Amino acid sequence: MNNIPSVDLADFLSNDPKRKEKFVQEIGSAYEDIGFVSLKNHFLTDDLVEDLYREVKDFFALPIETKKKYEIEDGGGQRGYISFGKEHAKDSKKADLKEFWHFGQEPEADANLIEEYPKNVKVTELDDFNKIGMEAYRMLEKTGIYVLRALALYIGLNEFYFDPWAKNGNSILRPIHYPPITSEPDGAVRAGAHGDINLITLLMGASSGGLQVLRKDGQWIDAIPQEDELVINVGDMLERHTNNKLRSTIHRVVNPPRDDWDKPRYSIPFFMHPRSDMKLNCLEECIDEDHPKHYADITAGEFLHQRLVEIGLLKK
Ligand SMILES: O=C(O)CCC(=O)C(=O)O
Ligand SMILES: [Fe+2]
Repeated sequence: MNNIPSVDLADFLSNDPKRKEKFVQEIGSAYEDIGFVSLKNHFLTDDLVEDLYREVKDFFALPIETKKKYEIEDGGGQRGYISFGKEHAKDSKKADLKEFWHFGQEPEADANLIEEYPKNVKVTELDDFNKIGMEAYRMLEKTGIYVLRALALYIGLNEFYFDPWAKNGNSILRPIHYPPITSEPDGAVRAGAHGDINLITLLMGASSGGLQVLRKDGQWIDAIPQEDELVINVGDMLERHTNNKLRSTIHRVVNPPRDDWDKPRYSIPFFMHPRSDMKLNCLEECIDEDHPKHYADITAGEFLHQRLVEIGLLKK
C-alpha cells in the first residue's frame, strides 16, 4: 500500500445495507492496518471550506502583537492563539515550525460542561472568523460522529455507542499556519513525528502535500488525499479503548524541498475528543487470549492532562 485507502461516506449513509457494511469493513480494516483513510462526501461544503481558509489566512496575516493578545498564558493552549515555538512532539525537544489557533466546544445546555470548558476567544479584528470557525467545527463533528458509528459497528458494539460521549465532547478545531522557512531549520520540522491524543482526527488541507504516515513495515509514505477529501485517522484514546485493535499511527509534516521554502502551508485538523468523563478502559470486545488487556483504566480527562504536559502545553 503506497497511499492511504479512500472511503466514501455516502456508502455508510445510503439505505443499502450492503453499501453500509462495505464502508464499515473498509474503514475498520484500514484502521487495523495503516490507521489512516481519506474520506469523500463529508458535510463540509466547498463554500464553507473556502470561507474558512480565507478567515484563517487573514487571522495569521495579522501583526504578531495582535495575535499575541489572543494567547492565554497557563491555559494549557486549549483556546485561542498558540505562538511559534510552543508545541513539540511528545518525545522531541525541538519545537514544531508552526503557529495555530484553537476553537473549542460550545456545549448545549449542560451546566457542568459549560463550567468545565474554557470559553472560546473572540477575534475582534475579523467579523466572521469565529462564526465560520464554529460552522466548520459543527460539520466536522457531524462527520466524525458517523465515522464513530461505523467503527462501533466494526468493533461489535451498538452503532450509537459513542454518540453520548462524542456529543458535547471536548473536541478542538485547530487551524495551523506553517510559515515560509527563511533559514536553515537545524533539525526542526513543520510537525515532528507523533500520534494524536484524541479519539479520531479529521484533517482538512493535506492535499497540498507534506503529511507522511509511518507504515507498519517502518516506511514513511505520503498521505495525499484528493482535494475534496478529509484525512481521518485514529488517535491514542481510541487505540487504547480498543486495546490496540484500531491503530493510532505515527505521522509528521516534513519540510518542503528548498525551492519551496517560500511557500506557507495551512492545514486544519479537528481533534475529536469525548467528554472528559468517558472511561477509556479497554473494551471487553477487544480483549481475548491472544489480545490480553494492554492498558490500565483511565478517563479521557486524565489521559488528556497527562499528554498536554508531555507536549509542552501544560506545565504540570
Ligand atoms: O498539518 C498537518 O497536515 C497535520 C498536523 C497534525 O498532524 C497535527 O496537528 O496533529
Ligand atoms: Fe497529528
